[in-house]
Amino acid sequence: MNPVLNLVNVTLEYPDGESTLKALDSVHLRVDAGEFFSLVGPSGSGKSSLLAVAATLVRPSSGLVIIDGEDTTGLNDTELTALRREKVGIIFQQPNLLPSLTAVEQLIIGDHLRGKPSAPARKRASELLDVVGLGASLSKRPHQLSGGQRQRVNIARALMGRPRVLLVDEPTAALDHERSESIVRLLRQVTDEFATATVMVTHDTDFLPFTDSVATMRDGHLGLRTPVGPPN
Ligand SMILES: Nc1ncnc2c1ncn2[C@@H]1O[C@H](COP(=O)(O)OP(=O)(O)OP(=O)(O)O)[C@@H](O)[C@H]1O
Repeated sequence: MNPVLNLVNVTLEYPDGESTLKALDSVHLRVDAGEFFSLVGPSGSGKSSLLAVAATLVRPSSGLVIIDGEDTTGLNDTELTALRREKVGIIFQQPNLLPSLTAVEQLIIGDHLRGKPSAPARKRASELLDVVGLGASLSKRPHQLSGGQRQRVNIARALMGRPRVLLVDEPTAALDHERSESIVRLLRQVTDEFATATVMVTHDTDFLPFTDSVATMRDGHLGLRTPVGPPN
C-alpha cells in the first residue's frame, strides 16, 4: 500500500547563534490510510516541528514530504495552500473557535469564505457534528459547550475538507481524564471511518492503546515505531 503521509529523510534546521539546531534529523515516517500513529517525546524534541512539516506549514531543510503520492518539494506557496486545504486536517490543542458562531457555522465558515455553495456545506457540517456526538448541539455557541464538546467541534471542522492526513497536536491537554479518553476514542473512530492517516502528538501514554503504533522523538531523531495493542 502507498502511504498517505510519507516523510523521507526529512531534516529541519534552525539557525542557533553561530551554529544550527536540528529540530528534525533524518526523519522517516510512513502512515497509511486508516492508520493512527502516536508521537511522544520530551519537550523540545521536535514533535511540533514534525507536525508542522507534515502539514506543509514549514518547508524542511532537506528531504521529501509526500502527501497522497504527491511530492510537495517543488510546489509554490499557493499550490501548497491548495494541497493543504484539500488533503490535510489540523487539530491543535486549543480549538480556537470563533465566539460568535454556532457549531455548524464554525464548520462552514471556511467553505463560505472560499465561495462554495452553503447548502451542501451545511448538510455535511450537520452530518459531521452528528458523527462527533454533537447532533443535538448544532446551534450552540462555544460558551454553551464544554471543553470536550469544543474539541469535538474542532475535530469535525478538521474533517470538513475530507482530509487524507489528520495531524493532531496534544488534543487532550486541556481536558480531564474521562473527556480525554473520549476524544482519543473519537479520533480512533474517525480514523477508521474516514480512512485518514492520523498522527497524534501526546504526552498522555494512557491513551496510546487506542492508536496503532507509537514512536518517541529525541533531539530531532524519530525512534523505532512500536505497535500498541487495543485497549482492554
Ligand atoms: N521557529 C523556530 N526557530 C528556532 N528554533 C525553533 C523554532 N521552532 C522550534 N525550534 C526549536 O526546535 C526544537 C524542537 O522544537 P519543537 O517545538 O518541535 O519541540 P516539541 O517536541 O514539540 O516541544 P514541546 O513538547 O515543548 O511542544 C526546539 O529546540 C525548539 O527550540
